[in-house]
Amino acid sequence: MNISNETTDQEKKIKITVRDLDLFYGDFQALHKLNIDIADQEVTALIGPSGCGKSTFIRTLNRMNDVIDGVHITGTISYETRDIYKNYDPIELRKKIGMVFQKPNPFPMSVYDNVAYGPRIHGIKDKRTLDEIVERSLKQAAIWDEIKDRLHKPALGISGGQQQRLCIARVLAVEPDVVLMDEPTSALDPISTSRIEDLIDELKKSYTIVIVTHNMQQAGRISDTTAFFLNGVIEEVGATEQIFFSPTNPKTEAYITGKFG
Ligand SMILES: Nc1ncnc2c1ncn2[C@@H]1O[C@H](COP(=O)(O)OP(=O)(O)OP(=O)(O)O)[C@@H](O)[C@H]1O
Repeated sequence: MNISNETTDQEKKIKITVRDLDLFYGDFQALHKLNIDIADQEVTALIGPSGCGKSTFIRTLNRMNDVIDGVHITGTISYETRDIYKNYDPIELRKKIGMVFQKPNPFPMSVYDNVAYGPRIHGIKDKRTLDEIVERSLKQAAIWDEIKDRLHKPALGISGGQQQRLCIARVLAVEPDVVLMDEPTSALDPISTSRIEDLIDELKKSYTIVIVTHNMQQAGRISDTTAFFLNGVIEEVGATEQIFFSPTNPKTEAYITGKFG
């Protein structure tokens, strides 16, 4: 659990502001009037039982739901004061707000080409620049030492835990500001999980991180702020320590103490 003595809530720099967010899949309303401030250089964990809207919500933060037919959103999400649904090109937004998924999903190409993919799309062609980006990103994702002699081997040939760190490197290669992670360790063994948790702790020095996790111990270990979701509603959001040890909402307490979920 990360307890910062250095800043109070009032002093936190807010990176993303969500106000009265509703999301509908066709006629079905999956998110109800969500309000949350996501602080810079913190880890915000989204917890709650299956089907409560965590993945739907995290996908709204970089407009990943745009590609799903019939999705309709009202309310606002502002990233550094710009409304991301009115005032942002989705491609530009996803460069700033990257996403790591539950299952590692490297492209069927070499380790090097996976990391260079995004920078190349954004127009970087110079080999030396790409080499530098690949090395820096793999170092930041704490996988360089393991993989530096296999850069030109297929990414699908490395272990699942390495693939997930490679996917994190692929996101970091385009120099995002915010990293969204949707259950990034749920397909991994405990050692790989622990490496990713250490990595998240390191990354939050430079990035804002939002993570969906089913694992409450994980939320407790790595996050600064926790939001508890239930039936598409944020029932409670606050400092992780407060949510886990002195929740104000009886529903949060029931969930945290394992009475349902
Ligand atoms: N593409 C979709 N079309 C219609 N309904 C959807 C779609 N995706 C999710 N839902 C519904 O929206 C609600 C929230 O789902 P979501 O996947 O966001 O929950 P979750 O908290 O992430 O669940 P889990 O922890 O099981 O991944 C559920 O009722 C789900 O069935």
